[in-house]
Amino acid sequence: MWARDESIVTHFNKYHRNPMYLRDHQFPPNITAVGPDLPSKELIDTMDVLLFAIPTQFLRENLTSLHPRLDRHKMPLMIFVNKGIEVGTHALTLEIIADTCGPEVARAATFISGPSFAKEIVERQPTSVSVASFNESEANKATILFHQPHFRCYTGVDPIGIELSGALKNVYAIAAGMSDGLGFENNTRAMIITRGLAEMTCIGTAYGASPLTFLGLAGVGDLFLTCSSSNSRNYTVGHRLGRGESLDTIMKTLGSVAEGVSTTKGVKTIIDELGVNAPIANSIYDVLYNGKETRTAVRELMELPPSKELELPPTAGGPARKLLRKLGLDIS
Ligand SMILES: NC(=O)c1ccc[n+]([C@@H]2O[C@H](COP(=O)([O-])OP(=O)(O)OC[C@H]3O[C@@H](n4cnc5c(N)ncnc54)[C@H](O)[C@@H]3O)[C@@H](O)[C@H]2O)c1
Ligand SMILES: O=P(O)(O)OC[C@H](O)CO
Repeated sequence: MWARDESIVTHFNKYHRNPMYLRDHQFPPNITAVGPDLPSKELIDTMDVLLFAIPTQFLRENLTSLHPRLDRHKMPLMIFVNKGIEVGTHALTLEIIADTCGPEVARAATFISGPSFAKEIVERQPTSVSVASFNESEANKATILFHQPHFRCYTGVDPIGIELSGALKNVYAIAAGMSDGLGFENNTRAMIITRGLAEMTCIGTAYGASPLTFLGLAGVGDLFLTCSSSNSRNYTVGHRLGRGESLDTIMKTLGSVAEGVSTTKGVKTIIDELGVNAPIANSIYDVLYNGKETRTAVRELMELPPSKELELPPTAGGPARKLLRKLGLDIS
């Protein structure tokens, strides 16, 4: 385990506990911490698998530093568990990997996503996730590595859809938390989850992902989890906004990453570029970045004219095609 703080490295190697996160968990003695510098090329050469749990906004800088230390002829299996969209570029992780490490590495990159609070995983509570890569054999390797009696891995075939699912659900978790924070109850939360799923599916379809992916663990599974639990950081941000706290105060005191806050910016750009109707995501953007009052956002959403329940946009898939081209996978 790489840690950027030397005191965590020392503490972890002595006690096999992380003093910052999951403090009560005793890690197995065969896990060693290294840091604060990035692991050396020599150390990386000995690794079969690299698992990246770096928040999306910091991934590019870390992969840029790491790339020269990777041996092209002996690439480890690279697994990514972050759930977000990069601010400024609105890039998915696949694109960040392609930009920093090259298309070959991105094609083999494997993504794990799904309803999986870290605390419950380390307690070995029954959990399931999706595992997806453009390179099926890499996804199968990751599945074999992680699949255990308390942790089921289902192999997905749509890494773009899996990535979008993980990023988008965080925006709707903010909406659900906000609704609960405002004092609304079960009907409203169910509405947000269901209409959120409809929006996610429309955005994903217009992007070029498979609509079916959003019905999987990474989609509705994680959406349901994070929209209905105060253990979710994204839900908590929304809840505190609904209770009247400012975003600034919340971000200064949260003590942990809520990917949805930054990801909402990328989602807004994607929605606007694709012309997708996603009123909940637009409202969350306005609450976070345009100073819209939470109650006003709810009233405006409820006063929208009636519309068809589900109307998928055409699957033009421009962004996905552009990404596939970048990865050297566009065979059309
Ligand atoms: N916690 C969960 O239950 C969970 C589950 C699945 C996926 N994820 C995803 O994993 C990613 C990380 O989330 P988390 O729960 O570990 O967040 P966290 O807030 O608990 O921890 C953030 C981690 O990122 C590190 N970090 C901060 N700035 C960094 C930088 N510039 N370079 C490298 N590392 C940096 C911090 O040291 C810390 O270890 C997110 O994308 C999240 O959505 C989290
Ligand atoms: O705490 P959150 O909102 O980042 O959610 C964590 C994971 O994404 C749950 O699957």
